[in-house]
Amino acid sequence: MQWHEITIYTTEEASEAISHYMHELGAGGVSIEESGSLDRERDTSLGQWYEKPLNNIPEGEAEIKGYFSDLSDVSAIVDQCKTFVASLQEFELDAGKGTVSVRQVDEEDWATAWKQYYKPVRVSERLTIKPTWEQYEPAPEEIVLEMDPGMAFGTGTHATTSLCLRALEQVVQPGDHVIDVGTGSGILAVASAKLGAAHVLAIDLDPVAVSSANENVRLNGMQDHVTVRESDLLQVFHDQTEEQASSTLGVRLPVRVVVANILADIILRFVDDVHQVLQQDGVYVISGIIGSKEAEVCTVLEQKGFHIDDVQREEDWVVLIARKG
Ligand SMILES: C[S@@+](CC[C@H](N)C(=O)[O-])C[C@H]1O[C@@H](n2cnc3c(N)ncnc32)[C@H](O)[C@@H]1O
Repeated sequence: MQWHEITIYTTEEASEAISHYMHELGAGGVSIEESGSLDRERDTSLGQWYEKPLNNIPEGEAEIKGYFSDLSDVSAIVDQCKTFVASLQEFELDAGKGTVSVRQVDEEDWATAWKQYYKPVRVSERLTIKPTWEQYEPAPEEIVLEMDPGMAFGTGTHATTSLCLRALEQVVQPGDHVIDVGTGSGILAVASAKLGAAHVLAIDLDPVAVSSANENVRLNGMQDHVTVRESDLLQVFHDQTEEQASSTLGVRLPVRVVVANILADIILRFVDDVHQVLQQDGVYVISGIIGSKEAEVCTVLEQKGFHIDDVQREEDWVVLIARKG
């Protein structure tokens, strides 16, 4: 199979935002090459693993490649990328050269290349992500998430995912019913189930993510605790009674936890729906928010009846832990 490889030449500062955006546009995979990774101060307290890049990228710059199926409308995607790169100024992010180019590549060129960089990583007090092909001996209290993200977002190493995993470790209680909106590889759904949730509904718009999430649920033996559905946000609940939802989707409404790692603009579209499916005092874990959007998202959540209990930050990303008041 052939893929469109879209390359954006930018800065390290803007690389996370751009890679996240490419995932949102439906990239089957995104790679980021930066310079000077070894020289930079990195937090290794949780066993994070960093690789010296073999490239000639000058200090502070970065090359991001997104892979899109040959069925996608590549000229529309290139235009959207250009608009997004130009808009980064508004968020006070320097996009540097910001060039966008495209070429055709074979699947073998990239589909497995990233695997050499994906190693077991302890992301929180108890949660460790382990690629299925790696050997790893966990400590007795460790919870291991077996992952083969394939072409869906969610290896666990992206700041927005690890922020969510840490938040879920704080909030998920045994017996909870949980909804994971924008499940990607299913990593947050699997983590919630392994943290003791009675049932998790994992939702994604992208059929590739739905099949990847199903596969990861199976790899972790969580089939009785996680249901994966293709849906645009929470539309799957529209026209369903609570009884129907419980019998077809596995979760008992209203649920105690909703988690969503999606860009802020999408988060703002379904705050009312989340409020409706959450029980009183239920918790909404929201990630995918770039620093400059934090205030806007908090204001809307508070207007709609949520209290912000906690805010955690990593790199330029923010996770909010909100409570239905
Ligand atoms: C940033 S990824 C998060 C993946 C995973 N939950 C994680 O934390 O690593 C966002 C996911 O949201 C999905 N998504 C985007 N828009 C959506 C929508 N309108 N409805 C459902 N899922 C959506 C994308 O397909 C993608 O898998």
